[in-house]
Amino acid sequence: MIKFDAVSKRYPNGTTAVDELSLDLPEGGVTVLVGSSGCGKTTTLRMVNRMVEPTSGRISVGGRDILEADAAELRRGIGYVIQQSGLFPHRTILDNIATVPLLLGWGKRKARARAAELLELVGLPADAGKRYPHQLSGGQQQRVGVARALAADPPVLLMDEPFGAVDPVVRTQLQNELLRLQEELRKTVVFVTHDIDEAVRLGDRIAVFRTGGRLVQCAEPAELLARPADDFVAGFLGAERGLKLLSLTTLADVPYAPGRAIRADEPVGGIPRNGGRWRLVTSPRGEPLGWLDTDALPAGGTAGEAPLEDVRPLRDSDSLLSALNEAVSSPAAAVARVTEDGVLTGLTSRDAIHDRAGRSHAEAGRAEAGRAAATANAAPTAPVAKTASETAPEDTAPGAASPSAATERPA
Ligand SMILES: Nc1ncnc2c1ncn2[C@@H]1O[C@H](COP(=O)(O)OP(=O)(O)OP(=O)(O)O)[C@@H](O)[C@H]1O
Repeated sequence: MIKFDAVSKRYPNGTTAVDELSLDLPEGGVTVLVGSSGCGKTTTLRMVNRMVEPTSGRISVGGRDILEADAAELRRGIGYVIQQSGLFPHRTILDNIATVPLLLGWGKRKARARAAELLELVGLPADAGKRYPHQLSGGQQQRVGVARALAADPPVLLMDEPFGAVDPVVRTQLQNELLRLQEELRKTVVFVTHDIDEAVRLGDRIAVFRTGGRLVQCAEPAELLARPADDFVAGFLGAERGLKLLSLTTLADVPYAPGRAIRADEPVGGIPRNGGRWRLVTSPRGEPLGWLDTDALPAGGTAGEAPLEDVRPLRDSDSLLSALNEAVSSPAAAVARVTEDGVLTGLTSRDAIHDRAGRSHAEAGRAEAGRAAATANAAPTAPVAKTASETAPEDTAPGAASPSAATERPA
């Protein structure tokens, strides 16, 4: 754990970059520092590895006061990633990654073997190791920067706008990659960004700073979005706070009703007309293929040969925002739910999704009105419903997923 205890940094020119900061950063979690330009994020980050020395207060890493440690030794135990990757241009990628292990006296072979392992871990091909930094794209260089920071397996990783200079597509890839790595490595990460969406995506906790180096609020993303401490934080989170909240809420607790899907190899002549206009067609394995309009069936052939409207099946881990998006574009006004393997489990009506989304909004709205009565039980991710396998009637027709079943709530 990293602990800031009444830490301030004042520069000789009188600027207070960080003002009496007290903050605990949990071990194995990602804490994202956000705030307007010049509010002290980088200074805070750089105080952890003593690239900047605090004027007053105490910082400890793993219970040890960092001022008691040798600065060079401290830095070897803390990975550091910056925006422009900071790679040595005249060293190969492998040698760049091996920098810290070599400094630690690992020996060339062992250091290079570790570097090759990391190259794979960050998703780069083995032959990239022999290249030089300028022979890689910006996104690939950032991956190398992350690999280099991880080389000696430090428990702490400092990341200062590491994905700030790449395009949005690569940025999303790098974010996904970091989430995947973090799942495996569980480093204590301090991450600076200007991008609130990035903060919401990556952070286990988000610390919002304002000019003058003052911490305004530090909370989990959902709590921050639902209950911003003041107008400054609310303004910083932006007008789409409600949508961001939906992006954090998964479909896991939204019920679904089992539906009679039509297999792609069934002849259209045998399709009953009393099951609702839009029927979901699946592969023989049960994977949703598309929506079939029973008002416009072709004269012959199989369901799979008929024209189908697109379906984008959703898993429990998908967000309510994705579900809302799918629900508004689905001709059947329903979302197809699938297992991790992509096999249909059931349907959720547009109404059920609106209903769940509305509750997230209501929670955010309550916070906006500053109602202190909001309790932990009202958190948007709290489990709220049984699955429809417990609540829905048998044999609900696809396209007409029972709203009563799909919106049923436990007491
Ligand atoms: N060496 C320095 N001497 C004097 N003032 C400094 C120095 N380094 C930073 N500052 C000032 O301290 C304040 C905080 O700077 P810092 O770089 O920590 O902010 P930041 O939140 O990371 O900004 P940005 O988002 O623009 O990178 C700013 O007002 C900055 O001008």
